Amino acid sequence: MTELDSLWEAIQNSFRQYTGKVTFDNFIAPAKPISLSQTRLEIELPTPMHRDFWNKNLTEKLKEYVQREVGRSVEPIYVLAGENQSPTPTVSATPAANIPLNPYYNFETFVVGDGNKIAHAAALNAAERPGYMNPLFIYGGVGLGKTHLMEAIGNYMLKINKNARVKYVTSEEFTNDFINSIQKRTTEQFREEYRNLDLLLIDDIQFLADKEGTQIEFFNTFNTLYDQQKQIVMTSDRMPREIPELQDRLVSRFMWGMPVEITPPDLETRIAILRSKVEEDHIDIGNDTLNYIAGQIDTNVRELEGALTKVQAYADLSNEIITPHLASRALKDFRHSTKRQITVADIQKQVASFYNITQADIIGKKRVKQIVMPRQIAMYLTRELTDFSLPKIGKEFGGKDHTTVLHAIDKIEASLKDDAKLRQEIHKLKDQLND
Ligand SMILES: Nc1ncnc2c1ncn2[C@@H]1O[C@H](COP(=O)(O)OP(=O)(O)OP(=O)(O)O)[C@@H](O)[C@H]1O
Repeated sequence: MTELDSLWEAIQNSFRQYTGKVTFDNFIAPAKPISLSQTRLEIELPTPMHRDFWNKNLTEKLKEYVQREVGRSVEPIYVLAGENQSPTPTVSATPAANIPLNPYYNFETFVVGDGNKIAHAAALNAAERPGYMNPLFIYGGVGLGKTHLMEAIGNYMLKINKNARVKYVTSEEFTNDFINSIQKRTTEQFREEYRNLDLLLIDDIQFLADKEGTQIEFFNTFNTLYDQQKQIVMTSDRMPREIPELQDRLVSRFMWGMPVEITPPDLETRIAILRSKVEEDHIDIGNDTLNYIAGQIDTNVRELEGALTKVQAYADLSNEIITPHLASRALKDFRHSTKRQITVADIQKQVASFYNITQADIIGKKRVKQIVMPRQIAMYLTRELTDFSLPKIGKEFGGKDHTTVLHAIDKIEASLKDDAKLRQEIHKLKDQLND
């Protein structure tokens, strides 16, 4: 039995216990494992609906099971039956580079609307004229299409030239690759691999935040590629200067090109995204139902797609026709269970705008009263609304010590007892964040 076979058997056993029989028989049993690399597990699914269902409902558990079985974090890639024969373009010759791009993440499947049109235009420009606007830095909230656009650039480039050296990694994978190369004394190979690319795509660059050694290595990689006019694309959940503990020279380099923001889609764009999905997957759902779903989920495209899948699965399992009424039943629990997780960046931004200061002020070191109080409120809310430890909160607030965080929380808690205005403000902030 290969490593992949035994891993798959263990995963299936775990899912058997986790899900009901109907879900297992309909969604899990038909899945087939294709390959396992250091960072990705490729799985073949029979229909787009299965892919959606896995994407939205099973991915987190799957990652958890894989981590438990093989002791490392692996990203699942879902391919449809028949697609895996003409795989996703793989890139440079060295093994660690063989991380496939998701073939679905291309410009054709990306719906352009008000919140993403500048990012889309910039991405298309980077694909058509690599190196011209360098680097491209795409930032914005969770599930808004940053990875989709970034990989679309890679897929576009590989379509024009299948020999293009394209590499996609998350900043965590970059860090791991770098650490492994130090351990195995293969830094030369690591450098050769990363510095001889036509396109480097780095996802979630904010996770370089406190990794000093990796930042130095990335700085050198960046410079080499930049000097050769090779395109670099990064995504992040926030602007470069708002990433705590990112060296100034990196912040300034990340600003050289054009940082572009993606904001949540408006109603029309959400409807268009749903329409394009159902057309692609040949699903029969009326516009009234799509309008209803788009009206319910308004901040995150991943959740929007998840809602659509949930409605389809609900109709399938109950053997009913899809109507707005059925959608409302199917989404009843879903709205609560998938409520967007609040991030530290959300809290910092919300508090900053509430008190008319900037997010940089919140994570900075200025000790003026107008800033200190909001900073303490933001720390307090982070403790309340996330499960971050005190040291982790400190890190997210510009590398402060955990005792500073504790002091801030104590201070706000004490003030709340007899300051009605503060109580009201915090109540309002919580409402806005939970909205
Ligand atoms: N404008 C769009 N048109 C079509 N699909 C979209 C659009 N925006 C997002 N999506 C889809 O939404 C899902 C989430 O997108 P993606 O993973 O790119 O988000 P992200 O911003 O990188 O999120 P995260 O911050 O969690 O990494 C994907 O399935 C993607 O295809």
